[in-house]
Amino acid sequence: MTWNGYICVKYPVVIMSDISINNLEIQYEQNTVIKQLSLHIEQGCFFTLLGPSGCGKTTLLRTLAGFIAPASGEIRFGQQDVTRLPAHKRDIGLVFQDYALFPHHHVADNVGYGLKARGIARDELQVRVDEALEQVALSDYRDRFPAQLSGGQKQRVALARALVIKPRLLLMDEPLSNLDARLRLQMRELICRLQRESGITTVFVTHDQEEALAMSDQIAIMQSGKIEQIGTPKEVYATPANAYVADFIGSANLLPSHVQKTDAHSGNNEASQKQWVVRPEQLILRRSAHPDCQQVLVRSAQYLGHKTSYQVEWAHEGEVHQLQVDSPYPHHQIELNEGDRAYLAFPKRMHRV
Ligand SMILES: Nc1ncnc2c1ncn2[C@@H]1O[C@H](COP(=O)(O)OP(=O)(O)OP(=O)(O)O)[C@@H](O)[C@H]1O
Repeated sequence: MTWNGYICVKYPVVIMSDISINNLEIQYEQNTVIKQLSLHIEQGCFFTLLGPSGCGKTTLLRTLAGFIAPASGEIRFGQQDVTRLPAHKRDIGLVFQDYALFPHHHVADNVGYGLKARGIARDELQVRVDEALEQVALSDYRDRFPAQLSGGQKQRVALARALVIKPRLLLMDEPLSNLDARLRLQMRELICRLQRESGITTVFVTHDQEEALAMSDQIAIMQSGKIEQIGTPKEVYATPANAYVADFIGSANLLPSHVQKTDAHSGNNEASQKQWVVRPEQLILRRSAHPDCQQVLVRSAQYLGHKTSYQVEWAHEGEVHQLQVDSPYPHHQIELNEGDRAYLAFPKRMHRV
């Protein structure tokens, strides 16, 4: 193989893309499931679509892939309008929840499939498949059939198959859902590392908020075919745009903003219909009374190892509020029990939605 050829194999030209979606509307027969959706995904971004079952994540992903034609609107990869471009011309890598490997092909053939379809010469194909298998630590499994692999190994093959073609866009639909908890963590790290190293713009679908927070550069939180907020993991967690986002990302206590005590703590006395968002870990429980604390009744205590999660009841100005309070290890050693009186400290600053 020539020096030029080698360089070509090792560093094939990858056309990177940002993605623009403008006023996209997607229907199944008469039913509109994506409504006037617009968003922009920066080149190289790990972008996650997060939302409950049925909100339209997969529909949007499949439309980006070219499997569903939108009723109206526009999709651009970089400068190129791909709205009506067939799937096989979009230059995308796909990873699905159920792996979608060819059962009668060896691992190496599965990984090399996309390269073969693109007419890549045998020598180059071999080198790139070897490289991809090495990246996912499956070099020793190249001659096995998918049925001879574990779930995690199958998903690594699927990942290698998607990345080996150096796509300009990587689309992943709940790729970790079939894996057990420990394997999920390992795969999260692998996917994030390979995505960072390759710099391929990635759209990742999940309904798992922890996965979204851990892996993403940007998260779009969806509800009923619409986007409620787009932001970094910190932005959507610390400053949710509305009560839906606050409740969907992590756990949230939502208090009506007329609660004066919390107003005083936030230094904001403005009256409105809005709500305070207080995360369970922002609240502190004490055994003894303190001027800045509110007396509460412990309704339940769940020991979870790394924290204890309490449900407490706060009676305030004729209203009773139920709050979740998480005390991280080792604070849970205060060991409050159901029926105990305790004293609750609110954070100095609270976010309002
Ligand atoms: N082929 C189809 N024909 C008709 N309706 C469909 C079809 N596929 C999905 N839908 C509907 O479109 C809506 C969005 O579905 P979609 O699969 O995109 O949601 P999702 O957010 O990916 O859900 P999940 O997390 O359960 O996969 C749902 O109401 C669903 O019932």
